[in-house]
Amino acid sequence: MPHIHPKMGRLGLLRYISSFPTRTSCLPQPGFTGGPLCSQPTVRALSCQYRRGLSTTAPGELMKDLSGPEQRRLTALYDGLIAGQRASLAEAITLVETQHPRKKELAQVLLQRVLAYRTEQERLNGGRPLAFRVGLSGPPGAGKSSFIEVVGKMLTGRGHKVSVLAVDPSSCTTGGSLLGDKTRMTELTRDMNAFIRPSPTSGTLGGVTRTTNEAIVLCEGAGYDIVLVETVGVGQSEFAVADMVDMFVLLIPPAGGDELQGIKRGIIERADLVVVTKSDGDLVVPARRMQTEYTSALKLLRRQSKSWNPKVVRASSHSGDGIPEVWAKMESYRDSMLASGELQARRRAQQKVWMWNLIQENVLCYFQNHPSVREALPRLEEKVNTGTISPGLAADLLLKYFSSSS
Ligand SMILES: Nc1nc2c(ncn2[C@@H]2O[C@H](COP(=O)(O)OP(=O)(O)OP(=O)(O)O)[C@@H](O)[C@H]2O)c(=O)[nH]1
Repeated sequence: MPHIHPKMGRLGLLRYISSFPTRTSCLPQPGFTGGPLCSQPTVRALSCQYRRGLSTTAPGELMKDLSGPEQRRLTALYDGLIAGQRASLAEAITLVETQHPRKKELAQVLLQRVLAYRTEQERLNGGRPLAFRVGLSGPPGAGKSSFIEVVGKMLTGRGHKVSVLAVDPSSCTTGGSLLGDKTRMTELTRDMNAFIRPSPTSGTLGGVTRTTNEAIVLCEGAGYDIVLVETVGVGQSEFAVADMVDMFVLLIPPAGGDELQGIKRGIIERADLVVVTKSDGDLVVPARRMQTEYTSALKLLRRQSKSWNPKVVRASSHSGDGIPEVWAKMESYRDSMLASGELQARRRAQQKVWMWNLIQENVLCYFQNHPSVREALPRLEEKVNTGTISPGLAADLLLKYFSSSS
């Protein structure tokens, strides 16, 4: 799906909106007032803050719009989160995942405070990010959870705090789960220096990626210096995850054939590191072959970074072979990218993508819920269905109704 270009004019934006398919999650909900993410007071406070040129370290402005109990609740949540309490972090993530309009606003105020805190911490850290965000993807059964469990345990053993967030595309459409149930990573779940959060079980992929982006901020605020974002190699979720992390790692099992099984070419291009999993016992030979194949495949791809060449490594979560070496490669990636400034630049670019994705989602909802659009939509959809008018004309008409009465 194309992205909105920041320089696109209003008409261009409206035309662009019309290219979207209708999403059921955006259909008018009872009591919907057309409001976007934040209520007017919150938006006002945020835009006031912006106009006055205040830095985000002054989120007190936003708190003033809240009732006394809301302020107390948010303060307790913020204090608990900053103190690294897992229960507060879990509650804060639940808050950002909510569909409840008022709670959504509270979540934005909390996020603003946590962002301000994190920005200050980063300033004290010489402008270097406090946490390392790693995305991990691979086909079902590639060995992702076994790998995360082993790497996670190794890292907590070295004094790191590790959080694991999941983006599960299947949970968006079916409520089911490709990433398996909560029994995955049993040891890491019990580790006090680890925090594991399964994917929300409802919402669109856009919604899930938004909340995952926000959950990353919350995890970092709670002192987790390594954030692992896991997804399964299905649909667009891998690309979404690649857009929210510092490093993107592809896990592939040693396949029997010569084909690069079930792996999208586009996603190989995004990989900073490919790990051939299960490299033990009888699987060592096919794992070596996969390593050679992928190394050749990567050589043909355009380089994404000036300071890093994607690598292919082998590891076994069962025997532990190669696990410390994989982590060493990840650290060396982070160090090179930090030293060249590319990591920071990537984060800045991601912030923009995130913002435009949010705008995309909210503008589309706003459009679809606009009274004139709602009134005309069934009739025009029917005419498009029967071929009476072209989709282009229907879109133009809807945009005209929208713009003439908004
Ligand atoms: N031989 C071997 N088997 C492994 C290794 N890692 C995982 N497996 C096996 O591969 C299967 C899938 O492992 P998981 O870690 O659940 O894989 P996953 O990618 O998280 O799977 P999904 O949750 O389905 O996405 C299990 O039967 C594991 O025991 C390994 O290092 N060596």
